[in-house]
Amino acid sequence: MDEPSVRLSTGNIIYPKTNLISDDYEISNTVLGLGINGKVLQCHNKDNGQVYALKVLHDSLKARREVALHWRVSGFRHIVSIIDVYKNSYNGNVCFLVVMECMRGGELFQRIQNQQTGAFTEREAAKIMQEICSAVKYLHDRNIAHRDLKPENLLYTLPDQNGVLKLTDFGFAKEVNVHATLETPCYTPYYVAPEVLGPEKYDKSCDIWSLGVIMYINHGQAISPGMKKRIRTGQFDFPDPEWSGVSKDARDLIRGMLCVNPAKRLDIDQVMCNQWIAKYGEVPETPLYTGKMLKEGEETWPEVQEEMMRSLATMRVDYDQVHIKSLNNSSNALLDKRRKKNLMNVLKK
Ligand SMILES: Nc1ncnc2c1ncn2[C@@H]1O[C@H](COP(=O)(O)OP(=O)(O)OP(=O)(O)O)[C@@H](O)[C@H]1O
Repeated sequence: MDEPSVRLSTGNIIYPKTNLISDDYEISNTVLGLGINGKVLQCHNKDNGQVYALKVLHDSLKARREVALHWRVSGFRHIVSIIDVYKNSYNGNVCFLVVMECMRGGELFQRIQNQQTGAFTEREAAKIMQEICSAVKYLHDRNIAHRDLKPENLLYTLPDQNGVLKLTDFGFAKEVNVHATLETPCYTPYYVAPEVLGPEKYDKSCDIWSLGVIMYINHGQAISPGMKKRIRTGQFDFPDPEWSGVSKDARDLIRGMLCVNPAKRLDIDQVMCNQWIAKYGEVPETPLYTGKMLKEGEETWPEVQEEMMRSLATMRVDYDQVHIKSLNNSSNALLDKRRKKNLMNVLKK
């Protein structure tokens, strides 16, 4: 074990292993997935022969944050588990090698598209949403916003009915409690504008928007050409025939999650209390158009993914700017001092 090299502001410390990963794992050429940060490869544990997934990250503040936050939440049922973290150098370049459980069941929508037995129903959609929402609640309760919640980051452990849906990719996750002191009533001058919620709420509201889009797609809304525009403009409607049989509860929930104003958007506790989520087992078994829509929209699916990625990136920037603006607007000496201290903490992260 090394000196702690990954530290969270809350005091969590991660001790990556520093021996060579190849001492313990056989790394194969099988690529499980491609992302912006590189490949996710398959690997085998040399002791027990088990298959795992390996993500390689070049050392940076961002990479450290990703590893530390993912590690902290990795025990939860609906979050991909980290098994081991190594810190190895290759030609002088320090890398973090993150060994995760291997998600053999593939991505959420791929699975719905491939579903052979009967149509995908509203009750199944509700169960899936409950699982994803429980992962988000777990994060938000720990003051972590994921900020990159999209269908490609929702994977199943196994391809069969025993597969468990889990959230992964903490590349944009952010610990938001460092700003908490700014939000207490004594410092309300920071947040005089009613629409300014506090940065941590903005960051979390970005995840709720994602949940809304995923739920909307989950219900079989035709992907193209309208979906891209809807994502861009926030104008989600519920046209026939896809929505004619869908319950009002589902539609109301989607409206609450996709509310354009983040201050009015539902928070995760309100979502979890919603009867459609809390009592997902009682949701009507109305057949949905999802499988058909995903098959027909296969060619345009990459465009929808890209649009969602772009919107999330815009939201992350917007919310950071709201934070900076709200800080700049205040002119109290005591607040100035606190502001500097808090910004230092942010920069340290
Ligand atoms: N534990 C895993 N088991 C199997 N496949 C995985 C696993 N983790 C990731 N993948 C695959 O690799 C892809 C990329 O992984 P990940 O999203 O973590 O990387 P990234 O570089 O951060 O990607 P992004 O471009 O989405 O930011 C995933 O979409 C998925 O298909």
